[in-house]
Amino acid sequence: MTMQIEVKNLSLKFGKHFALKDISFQLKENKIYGLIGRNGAGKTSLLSLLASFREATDGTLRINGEVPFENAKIMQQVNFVFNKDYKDETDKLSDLLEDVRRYRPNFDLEYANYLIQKFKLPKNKPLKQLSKGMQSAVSVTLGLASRTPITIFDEAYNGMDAPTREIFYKELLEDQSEHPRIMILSTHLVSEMDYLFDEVLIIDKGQLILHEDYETLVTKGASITGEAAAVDTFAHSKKILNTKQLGNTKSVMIYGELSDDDRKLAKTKSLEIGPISLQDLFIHLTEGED
Ligand SMILES: Nc1ncnc2c1ncn2[C@@H]1O[C@H](COP(=O)(O)OP(=O)(O)OP(=O)(O)O)[C@@H](O)[C@H]1O
Repeated sequence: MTMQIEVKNLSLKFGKHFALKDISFQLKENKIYGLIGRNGAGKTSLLSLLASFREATDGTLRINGEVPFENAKIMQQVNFVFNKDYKDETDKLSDLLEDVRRYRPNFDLEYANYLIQKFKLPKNKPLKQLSKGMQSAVSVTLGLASRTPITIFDEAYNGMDAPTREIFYKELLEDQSEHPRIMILSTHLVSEMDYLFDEVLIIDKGQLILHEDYETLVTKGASITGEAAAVDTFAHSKKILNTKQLGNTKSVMIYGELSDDDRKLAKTKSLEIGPISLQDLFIHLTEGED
């Protein structure tokens, strides 16, 4: 089943402060969506609206055409996975598996057990005795094995060490190819996770500043390096994200389509055009003064 998320002019206020302002986008395909933004940008606020943990102050949110808030049918199709703290939880993972099995209709116990083995998780220890990284692995195991049509991971992998995160990324990609769904991953680990994303949404100070296919996005960014005056001439009508200069050599990061004429001009002026990463784009698109 492919779910559809439609967000129109969505705002969320805490008192007088806009955590989200006038956000609009649509997610209509079973893809992996990366949601990135700086601290306090509004990622968790947005995801908690999608998961019906909160109600928007303004605007509309529809999932398969329906308002999800307090809508049991829709809420069952959405799984919000976060870095849950099990510090008071005396139940064991084996108990939790039974609970989740009851309320997640697509839950695959065999697959959950496979992940438990991969993450080397103890099933018969009280959850509160598990390390932070192991607790994160419990959350993502349940998130993946629930196979919910809309699965949201809000920094759920934060406590995991690098090798454990690698296992998660690999299993996520494999499971997504076999059981495609809408996956939304919010993260600060941009350079580590960018290869997972089909589409990227960047929010900055509560506003959606970019929603783009990942491949398109990284091909729109480029670094231009060469003799300073030639670089200036080339870049003067472009959106410049960052500038570096050493002696008479200058390098600028730009964002926007490069035409054939641009490429010809770069060649005649001996300018080097290089790629830039999503992390670079993210840093420079969101670095304006606060
Ligand atoms: N319960 C709350 N009450 C008041 N303000 C809140 C509340 N939750 C979030 N905010 C504010 O809303 C804004 C967005 O917060 P949010 O948690 O959505 O950001 P985030 O992008 O998830 O940040 P981080 O990357 O640091 O987790 C921030 O200014 C934050 O202080």
